[in-house]
Amino acid sequence: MTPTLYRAAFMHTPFNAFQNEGALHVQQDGGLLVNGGTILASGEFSALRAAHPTARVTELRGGVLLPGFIDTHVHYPQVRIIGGLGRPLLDWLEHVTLPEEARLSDSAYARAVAQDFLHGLRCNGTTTALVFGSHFKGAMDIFFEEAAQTGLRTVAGQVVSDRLLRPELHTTPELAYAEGKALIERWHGVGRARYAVTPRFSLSASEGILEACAALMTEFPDVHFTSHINENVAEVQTVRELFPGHLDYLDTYERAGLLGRRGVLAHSVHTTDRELGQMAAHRCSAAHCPCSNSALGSGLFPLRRHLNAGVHVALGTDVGGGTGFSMLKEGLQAYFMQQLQGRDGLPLTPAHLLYLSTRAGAEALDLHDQIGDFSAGKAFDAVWLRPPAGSTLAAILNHAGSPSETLAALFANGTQADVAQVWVGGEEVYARPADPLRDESGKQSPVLAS
Ligand SMILES: Nc1nc2[nH]cnc2c(=O)[nH]1
Ligand SMILES: [Zn+2]
Repeated sequence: MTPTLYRAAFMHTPFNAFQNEGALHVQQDGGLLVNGGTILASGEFSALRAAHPTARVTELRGGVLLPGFIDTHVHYPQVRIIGGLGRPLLDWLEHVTLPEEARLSDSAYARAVAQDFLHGLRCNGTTTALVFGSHFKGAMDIFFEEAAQTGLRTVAGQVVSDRLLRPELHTTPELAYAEGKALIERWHGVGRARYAVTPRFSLSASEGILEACAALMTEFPDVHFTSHINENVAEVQTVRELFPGHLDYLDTYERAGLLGRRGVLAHSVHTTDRELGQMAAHRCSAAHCPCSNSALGSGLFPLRRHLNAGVHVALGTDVGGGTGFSMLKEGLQAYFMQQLQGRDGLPLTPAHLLYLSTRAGAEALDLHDQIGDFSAGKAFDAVWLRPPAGSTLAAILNHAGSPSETLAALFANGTQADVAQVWVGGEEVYARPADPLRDESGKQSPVLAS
């Protein structure tokens, strides 16, 4: 196969930006030589062109090419309820979220929601996501089928709970184990899909169901684990009352044997020092969801405390508690929330924001040998940000004084409208329609049609 040489201004963070001052790598006139979906060489365009004169050149000049975004916490059944503002977590779950999640028992509805959800990811440049699934096994089979159609990388699992939600969302430890096993055997490692064992949160889980989750992880040791932790003070207090013999929230997962290198705990806003020490000891990650934490009034994420304790942190949109799929917006909100914490906050640079929204996610998912940056050997998962002519962002980028300023402007101003093209494993998974009032299939915007 003839390799393709992509010519673009590109930026990536092949190293941890919290540990390495030189983590941001920039090529103003860069080249990425790609064959069979894998980056063979990464560097200056002119040098790569000279070394590979027969490669087919794809011109991506104008705009900036970044590694595909990696969202480490996002809920598939919640795409249609984004924007339910004005309620704290438990109230929002009861009145907004769980009624919608119950609708996914209908297969046709679940398929339509899966399509909306996956479209939301790819048109925002997200190429890999750790997806909180549905409570219904049928809706998960549908999700994995639809994800395979789009070509996105997904790590996803059926959500399990057996108390305090609503009866139609409850399962039993036996059924949770049986359905989880069937889903893992059918989907884990098939194409770009992977499985994550997913108890919703300890508030809605008996010890029996956490044990069923642990049994799956013992039987299938390379699957992932994800759940929520320490998001909201009322939630934390309820978990304390439901698990009186446990030390704290983390202990409910820890004692069940659920924590490890492939564990991702979402939110972690009200986490104690003991919990941070144990999260680091188990090498699990925190998914920071700043838009959701702001929208639900959950609190200010203690980033500095996590990093000082040695806990790895990545970024999640938490759709639909969060406000959308854009990892640019999520990065900006992460920056804001550190700014608001004064001396306790960690001032985030543009390099930090790029790292958090790409490579840090790959590390959280233990996939950093395959994705997360543009080093040779990685898959070509990429997002080409090219603001429309006449947009404010185009004006800013035309006058940016340095790559760091360009990156800051992308996070401060970039939206879905700036995403021109997206690839996963070298395959195009999204191209911006020429007419912004029509989607890729030519269908007109419903606001105009009605
Ligand atoms: N943000 C958020 N927190 C949760 N805790 C338990 N379920 C959820 C959910 O759907 N969203
Ligand atoms: Zn969540």
